[in-house]
Amino acid sequence: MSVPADAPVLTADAMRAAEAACVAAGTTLAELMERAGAAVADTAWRMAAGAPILILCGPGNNGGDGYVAARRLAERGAAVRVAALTDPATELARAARAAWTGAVEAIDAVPSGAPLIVDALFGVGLSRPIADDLAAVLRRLSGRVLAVDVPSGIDSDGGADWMPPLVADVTLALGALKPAHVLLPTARSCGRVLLAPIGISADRAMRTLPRAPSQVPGPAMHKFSRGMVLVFGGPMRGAAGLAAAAALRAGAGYVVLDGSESATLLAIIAESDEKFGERLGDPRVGAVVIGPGFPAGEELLFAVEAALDSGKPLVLDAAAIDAALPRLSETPRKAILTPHEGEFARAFPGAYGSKIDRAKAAATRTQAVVVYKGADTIIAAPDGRVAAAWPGSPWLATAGTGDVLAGACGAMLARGGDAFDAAVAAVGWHIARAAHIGPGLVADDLIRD
Ligand SMILES: NC(=O)C1=CN([C@@H]2O[C@H](COP(=O)(O)OP(=O)(O)OC[C@H]3O[C@@H](n4cnc5c(N)ncnc54)[C@H](OP(=O)(O)O)[C@@H]3O)[C@@H](O)[C@H]2O)[C@@H](O)CC1
Ligand SMILES: Nc1ncnc2c1ncn2[C@@H]1O[C@H](COP(=O)(O)OP(=O)(O)O)[C@@H](O)[C@H]1O
Ligand SMILES: [K+]
Repeated sequence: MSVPADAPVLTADAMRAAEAACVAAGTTLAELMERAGAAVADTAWRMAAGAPILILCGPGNNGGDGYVAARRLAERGAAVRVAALTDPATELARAARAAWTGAVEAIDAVPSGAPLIVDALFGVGLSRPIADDLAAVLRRLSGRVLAVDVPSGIDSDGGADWMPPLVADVTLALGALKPAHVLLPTARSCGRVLLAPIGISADRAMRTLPRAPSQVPGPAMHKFSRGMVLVFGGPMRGAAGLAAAAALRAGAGYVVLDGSESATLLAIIAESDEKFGERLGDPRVGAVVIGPGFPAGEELLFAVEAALDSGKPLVLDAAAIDAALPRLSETPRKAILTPHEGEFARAFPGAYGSKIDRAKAAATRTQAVVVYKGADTIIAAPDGRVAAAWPGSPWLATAGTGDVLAGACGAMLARGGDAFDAAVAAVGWHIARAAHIGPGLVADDLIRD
């Protein structure tokens, strides 16, 4: 499973707006469908490698893309069969079907599938789960599957968790990716997601994670200009130690960990708790990390209050998120919150919609960047920017990796740039490091050489 890096992600409404803008600029809808169908034909041609192709067409424009692809594949000499659910319901799809000169079979009459099945039944226009009898017919088909735009049967906005009867090996997203390609549970049914741009100019406020750039320090850099991070740990020392070491590994030049024991690297400056207040006033400190290994209680509340009062850029994890919530939006500040599913539900009860909608609402409410963790991590900024990190690295599903991410966020934030860009860079660093280590990863490996 994979998605293209740094690719736009659009909801169905945003897709329609982009399509309308494209039409207003002079491209016809028929031309857009022709480009979409041509891209589907190219991908199907490569996947089939000469084997027969069965194209399943639905009533809307997703089906229209299927008819265009059928015509283009037949022109190239491919062995193509077309099966339709019903007659086309849109003018564009009717025209596309009229231009297909071959036979059109009924879907329930197609016996058992084909080496390559092109699923052009429903795209972003699906308004309800598909009927059980159609789902049963589709589940009986066998063959590799190329889904056009989205696997048919899923809510492309990712709000509903309807699962598609045909799981795709490859999904060719048209114009932009859709939320369902990057959110669980639907992302697991999309296989490898490819993007066919088709000439639509997509708003890039929501996008997949960019490739993590390598950050080579310039000659003028020194330990403080690379970023100084203060990690405030509670009673569970290992977690704060992981965060502090991760901050160094992620590029911070100087890391101070309060408490003298359990510094995981000799390069970490371990200091006594009493110096914490003094350190908060140190102008060189570019970010403060609180939460790893720090359960809720008086001590945490005190530390969070002091950190908020300092006006420093903050990374808040776990119980520190709840402790800071009442005051977060009170004054403008740079802050990154890193809740996992349980912490998010506790901090933002009643949030609704897709994981993207919920992350955006939390970012607006707190005026902070929210890194809503999981295999389908979403990063949302208060100004509406969103980055989707699917599929990440499954080896991160182990204790302590969240502490490492908090430390990495601290390092990126301490450089002084934008908090959203810092969070995106930290998540990218975390995943790239995990992917490099792979099977058997434990959190400690992420902070080792
Ligand atoms: N945007 C772009 O720039 C471009 C978009 N393009 C393509 O257009 C696609 C979107 O097309 P679309 O809007 O026509 O909707 P689509 O997904 O084909 O389905 C709607 C039809 O299905 C029906 N229907 C719905 N739910 C149903 C159900 N459960 N069970 C049964 N029927 C159901 C619904 O009817 P109704 O809800 O009225 O019953 C309607 O007839 C998009 O994904 C991409 O492939 C490209 O061609 C070029 C550029
Ligand atoms: N199945 C998974 N696939 C990819 N990443 C995952 C998966 N499960 C967890 N992660 C990532 O691993 C980290 C776990 O963080 P968290 O749950 O806070 O762990 P801890 O509190 O033990 O440090 C997060 O960055 C999360 O996005
Ligand atoms: K489809």
